[in-house]
Amino acid sequence: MNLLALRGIGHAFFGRTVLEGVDLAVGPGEVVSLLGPSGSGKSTIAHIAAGLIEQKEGHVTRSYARHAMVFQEPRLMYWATVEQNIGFPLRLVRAPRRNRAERIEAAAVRAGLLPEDLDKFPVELSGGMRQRTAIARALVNEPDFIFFDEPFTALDVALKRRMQDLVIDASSGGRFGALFITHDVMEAIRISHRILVLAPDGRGIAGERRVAGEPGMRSEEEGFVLRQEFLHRDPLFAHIHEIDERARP
Ligand SMILES: Nc1ncnc2c1ncn2[C@@H]1O[C@H](COP(=O)(O)OP(=O)(O)OP(=O)(O)O)[C@@H](O)[C@H]1O
Repeated sequence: MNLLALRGIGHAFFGRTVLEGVDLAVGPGEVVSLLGPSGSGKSTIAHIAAGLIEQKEGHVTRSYARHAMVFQEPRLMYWATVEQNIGFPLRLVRAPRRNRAERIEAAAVRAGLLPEDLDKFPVELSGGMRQRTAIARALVNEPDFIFFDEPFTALDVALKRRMQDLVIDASSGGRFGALFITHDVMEAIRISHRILVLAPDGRGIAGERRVAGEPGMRSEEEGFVLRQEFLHRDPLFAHIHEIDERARP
């Protein structure tokens, strides 16, 4: 059974159609990337799938127990410490107080934070540490599904790779299913089991490619070769341009 299934999703903003006939499914422990050019409707799909906005057409079936979201901006509470930010989902679900600190620390460690970072405020953190905090907050309640909406687009290349490795480690062993929105082909290849390519105008999923092997177990060379093949020889990727104009100075 799928953890998440979208059937015939259509949406419009102010009468302008942005999505039509979008079908996709994510199985347990599966990381699926959704690739598409800027403005093709990727974030709208993630928001509909997560229940943040209601679609105009189609059905969403969620069979997971708990989901979390990681956005491009970390969206931290600036008045609260790292510990309080990470622990926020536990407060929301009124998790038992006795082991909250332990769970927060475990999530922080999984996200590559140090125990001494827990008392800091977001203003004292680098961009990478803020995104680590957002990832720890997503992991703290042991979700079985995570939506990632271009979480690393704004980060520099080296940091982006470290963050991708974090997600690969955290998801290993099928700990959660995920829908990972990106416009970066290499990121999709590194992180996911399957890549869905959205049609340029959001009119459905143009096609999909399965990435052989497990994320984290593929060599750099395999990833590079696959990227070249996708971008230069595979017609499915003809409308994918990896440059995000928002990231340009
Ligand atoms: N709240 C909104 N109100 C009106 N139009 C919107 C709204 N959100 C998105 N849109 C429009 O819907 C279309 C799809 O936007 P969306 O953000 O889903 O695309 P995207 O593929 O995620 O783009 P990007 O990669 O640039 O984030 C765009 O034309 C956008 O301008």
